[in-house]
Amino acid sequence: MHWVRGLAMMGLGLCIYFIPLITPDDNQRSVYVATSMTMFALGVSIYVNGIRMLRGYRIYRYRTLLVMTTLLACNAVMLNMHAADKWIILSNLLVLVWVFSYGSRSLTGHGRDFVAQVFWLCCSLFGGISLMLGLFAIEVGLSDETTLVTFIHWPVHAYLTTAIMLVLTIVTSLLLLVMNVRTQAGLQAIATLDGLTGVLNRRGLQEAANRMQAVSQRISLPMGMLIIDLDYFKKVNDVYGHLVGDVVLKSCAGNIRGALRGGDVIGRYGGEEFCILLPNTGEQEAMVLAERIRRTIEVTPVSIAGVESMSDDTHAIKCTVSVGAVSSETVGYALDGMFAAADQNLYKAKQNGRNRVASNIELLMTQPPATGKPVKRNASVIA
Ligand SMILES: Nc1nc2c(ncn2[C@@H]2O[C@H](COP(=O)(O)OP(=O)(O)OP(=O)(O)O)[C@@H](O)[C@H]2O)c(=O)[nH]1
Repeated sequence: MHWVRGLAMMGLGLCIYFIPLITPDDNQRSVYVATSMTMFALGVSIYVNGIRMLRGYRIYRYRTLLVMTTLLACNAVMLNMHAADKWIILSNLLVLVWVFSYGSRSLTGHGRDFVAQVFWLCCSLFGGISLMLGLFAIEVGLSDETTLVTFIHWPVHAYLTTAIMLVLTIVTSLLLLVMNVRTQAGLQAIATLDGLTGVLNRRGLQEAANRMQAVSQRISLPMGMLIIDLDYFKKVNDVYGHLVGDVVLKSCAGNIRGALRGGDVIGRYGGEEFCILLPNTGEQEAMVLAERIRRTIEVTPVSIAGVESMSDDTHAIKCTVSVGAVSSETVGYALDGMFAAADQNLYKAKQNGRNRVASNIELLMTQPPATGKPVKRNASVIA
């Protein structure tokens, strides 16, 4: 935890800064001030590097080394030469301006997300401090006084620095909290969402099904389930390629999602199969919803105009789906039984010609082909 070490180092520097206030020995003041500022600069460098580490940026090792060498060499020479206190303060302030300004520049976040905004806050803070220090350095440089006796604002400086450290601590903690929450959410999403379509993956679906089943059974409400399978999807892949196949899958997932009600859950059950969980839904209602989805997919050709590798005269692909519907009313609440029954009904819909819905209570024939024969090929090109 570099940022904590950095803050601790700044705190130590601050304590040393306070010593001349309580010591009667005026001669040692310049030594305390030089030491305090050196430690403060080191603290800021470590803090900045700590934040950079958290953000996954490269660490500034050599810059930190350069800052420290400059400060130490500068202070050693001046203290040895018994230079006027004013010049010791001036040189230290200038190095602090440098440290704070490079800190502000290096903390700049990429992008416009919340974490980046917090980084911008840090940057503004550091920028403000370096401006304040710069003005103070000019004041010290222009003053006629040569000793630290006139350095009467010490308590004010000390309180100001304490306030700065507090703000830095709060900002960093906030940042860590946000990053932690985001990491957790990101990991959860990776574990339960399907990368291609954005709907739940098999694991997420199983978890959602377990929850819905438990609640439905406890309050004795029916639970419905649909398994939707794209018809002749292999042909889409064979004719247009997997890239187009992926676009079709994504688009169909979006269309199905659009046809659902609030509270319904969609997940990818297999390659080109989706499963829908329907709370408080009996089999008749599940059939109505399944028919709505079937119709939506049928009348919404998937646009592939922008897909690379497609010729300009191919604009869209028509798709159809077969749906197996089931509800706890007919097969009970056991999830394995529901999945198996929905699968069986899907098989029934496929056997009966595809592009249709089947359930345990009836087989809903939708738009049988004019010839009466099963649909052979559903992936057609609209030029
Ligand atoms: N592009 C793409 N294809 C996939 C993906 N997952 C599975 N598939 C393909 O989906 C096809 C499924 O083919 P089949 O199981 O024969 O089913 P079908 O051609 O749709 O035929 P029916 O279901 O009987 O109507 C296979 O060619 C798989 O390679 C995927 O993520 N992307």
